[in-house]
Amino acid sequence: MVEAQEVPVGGMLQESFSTEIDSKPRGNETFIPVGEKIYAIGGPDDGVNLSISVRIFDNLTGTCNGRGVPVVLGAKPSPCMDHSATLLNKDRISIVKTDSSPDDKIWFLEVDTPFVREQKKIVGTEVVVWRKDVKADDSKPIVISGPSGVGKGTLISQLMQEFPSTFGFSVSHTTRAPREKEKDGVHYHFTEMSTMEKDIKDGKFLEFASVHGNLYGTSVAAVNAVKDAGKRCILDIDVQGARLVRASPLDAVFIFVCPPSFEELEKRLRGRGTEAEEHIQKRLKNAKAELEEGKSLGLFDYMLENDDLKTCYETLKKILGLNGNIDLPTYPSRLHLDASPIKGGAPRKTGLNMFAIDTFAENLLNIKEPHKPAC
Ligand SMILES: Nc1ncnc2c1ncn2[C@@H]1O[C@H](COP(=O)(O)OP(=O)(O)OP(=O)(O)O)[C@@H](O)[C@H]1O
Ligand SMILES: Nc1nc2c(ncn2[C@@H]2O[C@H](COP(=O)(O)O)[C@@H](O)[C@H]2O)c(=O)[nH]1
Repeated sequence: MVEAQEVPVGGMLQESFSTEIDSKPRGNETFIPVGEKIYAIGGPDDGVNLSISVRIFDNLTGTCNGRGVPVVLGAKPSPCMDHSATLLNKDRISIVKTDSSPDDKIWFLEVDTPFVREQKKIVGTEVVVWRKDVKADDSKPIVISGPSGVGKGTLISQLMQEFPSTFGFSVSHTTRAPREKEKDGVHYHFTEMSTMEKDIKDGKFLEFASVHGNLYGTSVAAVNAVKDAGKRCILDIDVQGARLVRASPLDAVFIFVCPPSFEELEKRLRGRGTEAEEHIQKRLKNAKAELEEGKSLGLFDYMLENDDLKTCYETLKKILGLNGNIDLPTYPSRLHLDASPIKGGAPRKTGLNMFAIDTFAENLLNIKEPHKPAC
């Protein structure tokens, strides 16, 4: 059900605010009540354009903390002369920019989604997230995360082999030493810490994180290279990186791969034979935290258990809408407006879609009375 609660500027709510500075509508500001708060969307009129800023008031007192300006995540819409705003599903506001081109017309401001709630806890203040109209899932970049040794690389290799024209791998940078068969520029851009730190300072990275004692990161250039090749980008990154991408303007599909059991994870990591014992121990320790984080609500769109590889790969293809597909380039993306939010559905998946649910994943997500958790 869609709840439309648009309140025109200059309406009743405006009068109920006690603080004069805060309560005055600025330019074409639209006031949307959401629970105990009012979101004021729109900005000061500079005489030509209006920005789309956000302020938050207390619905009862009409007051706000500080200037009422929340932490804003995601890419912000460009200014427009006029807009309308409607509350959807009690957790996001749709903004229609009346004087904008079709591909810049519809935006969503997440105000109380699980992801927003989680971010609020992290930053300790009000948070909102901008999302542009939803692209078809079948053209979005794919972020794959999961503990070391779970099989992310194996699944990605299979995908790239079967669909070489469809997918392109985002080649990360890392300060770790290359493994025997790894090639610079193919598996990773192997780099020095000082060089990578400088590039991070220069804003060349979409995300980066310290993982198992080394620095790893996705450069903007790596993602653009895949996009420019007309392919759908796959990022194999850890959970910290996934969290950063989730808060970035890159609108991706987030998949978390989990093992059938902790013992099996350990077996795979050892079986791969690429790490010394000390590093295996470190990766296993980190795996426990990553598996916990993986179930963090709102971060991942899909939870995929990699028990039997063939089954898992088929499920991955299903998630990516590939079953029965032929290998074709998918980018530049076929942008389309997903009408689901207007019909009352979520504009992006903030819930968790479960595939290949097995005992381990069930334990992980606590959706059933637990079998003894594997980790
Ligand atoms: N379903 C599976 N069953 C058994 N073995 C598997 C399965 N999937 C992957 N493996 C094996 O497990 C090992 C680890 O896989 P892989 O290197 O793909 O993990 P990864 O998640 O990419 O690890 P990392 O994050 O460290 O790069 C490999 O030897 C691989 O062949
Ligand atoms: N945050 C990022 N994590 C990354 C990136 N590239 C890889 N990774 C993750 O690191 C671990 C270890 O990888 P390994 O190749 O040393 O086994 C694994 O979980 C990867 O997903 C990155 O660019 N950013």
